[in-house]
Amino acid sequence: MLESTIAAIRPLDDAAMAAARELHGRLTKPAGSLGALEELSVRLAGLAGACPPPLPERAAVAIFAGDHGVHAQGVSPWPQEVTAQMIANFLAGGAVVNAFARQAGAAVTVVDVGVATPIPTAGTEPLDPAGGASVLDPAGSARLLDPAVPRLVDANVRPGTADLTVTAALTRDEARAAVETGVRVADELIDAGAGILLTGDMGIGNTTPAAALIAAFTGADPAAATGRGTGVDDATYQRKVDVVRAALERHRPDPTDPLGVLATVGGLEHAALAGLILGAAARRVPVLLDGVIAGSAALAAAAFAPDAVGAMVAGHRSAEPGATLALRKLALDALIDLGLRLGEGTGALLALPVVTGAVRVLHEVATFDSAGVAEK
Ligand SMILES: O=C(O)c1ccc[n+]([C@@H]2O[C@H](COP(=O)([O-])O)[C@@H](O)[C@H]2O)c1
Ligand SMILES: Cc1cc2nc[nH]c2cc1C
Repeated sequence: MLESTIAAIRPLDDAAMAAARELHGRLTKPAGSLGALEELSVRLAGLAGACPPPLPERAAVAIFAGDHGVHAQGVSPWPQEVTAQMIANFLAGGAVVNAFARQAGAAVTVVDVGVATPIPTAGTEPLDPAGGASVLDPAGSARLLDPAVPRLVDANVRPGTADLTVTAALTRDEARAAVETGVRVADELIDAGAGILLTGDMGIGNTTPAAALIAAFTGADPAAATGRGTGVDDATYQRKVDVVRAALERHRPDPTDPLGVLATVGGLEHAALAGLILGAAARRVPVLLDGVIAGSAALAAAAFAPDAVGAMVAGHRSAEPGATLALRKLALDALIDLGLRLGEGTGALLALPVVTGAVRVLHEVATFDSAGVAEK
């Protein structure tokens, strides 16, 4: 299934991009005056294979949640239980992601791919194991995209990764299962009508494997790729750098083998996010990236399928230094840069109106000809 998804990912459509550039030249504004929005709209035309591309309506943020064996090394000041407790908060609508999703009109899907402690809630829904049409709600998949009702999908591969300083975080089969879960979530949300997917993550300790993945895929030194996550003190930060360096020395991950990199130094939510990105790219639907965890997953997705980058839009530039390294390697410019470092999909949600605006211009703005405006 992973292989067929990768095989379906194709380059951007040149003719649609040329049409979008030509249309931009006729719209009632000085050429280039919409800055980065112009090239973004051109890329989205290339992704859709149409000019104008569809408006990115019915947005859906997928928050993949997992825990991390490396937490035992003291890389985060927060207890592991916060992962499960924050999921309950997401489902109750009380987290920052919920506030921003309500503002953006986006649906929230929380996917447990590897939480280690019990989630203080009931009513999880199984993901269709066959990967076919959605079985979550045969009566009406529109419910999947209801912004008012966050939902939880139970796709737990294992209760947290192993400690990557001691052994591989995951087996290859576990990494593959998580990636394929991400592909299935993308398919399900797109089948339900989502016009754009947004990445979200929740996992105490997950900035450590994110840094290791970014170092593995970019070749950056662990000290350059590692950040302070939720806000660790100097001693914890130094320990994180040492942990990332030790993991890379132990496993020597091969960046041309993304499944091996995800298995040895990654995490379940990182792997699932890579799958979500691949799934969106295969369906030619844009995927708006959040922070450093999404950046590390995007590097894995690009290693699986270089053309997947065509579907990626960098929502924001996280304060984590690894996020900047990842975006540089992917040659993506972030739409907003506000020093955010929360995760959950919050930065991607704030960037959503920028993406919609970029496309709306191609739909609604008059041409010099039609509006009777003189050209220079
Ligand atoms: O999105 C980001 O760039 C980001 C940066 C720092 C922290 N986070 C979030 O904080 C958690 C991980 O932080 P830590 O310090 O426990 O590794 C996890 O739940 C992430 O969603 C997220
Ligand atoms: C409270 C809290 C909320 C979060 N949201 C994403 N990561 C988080 C980490 C913590 C600690």
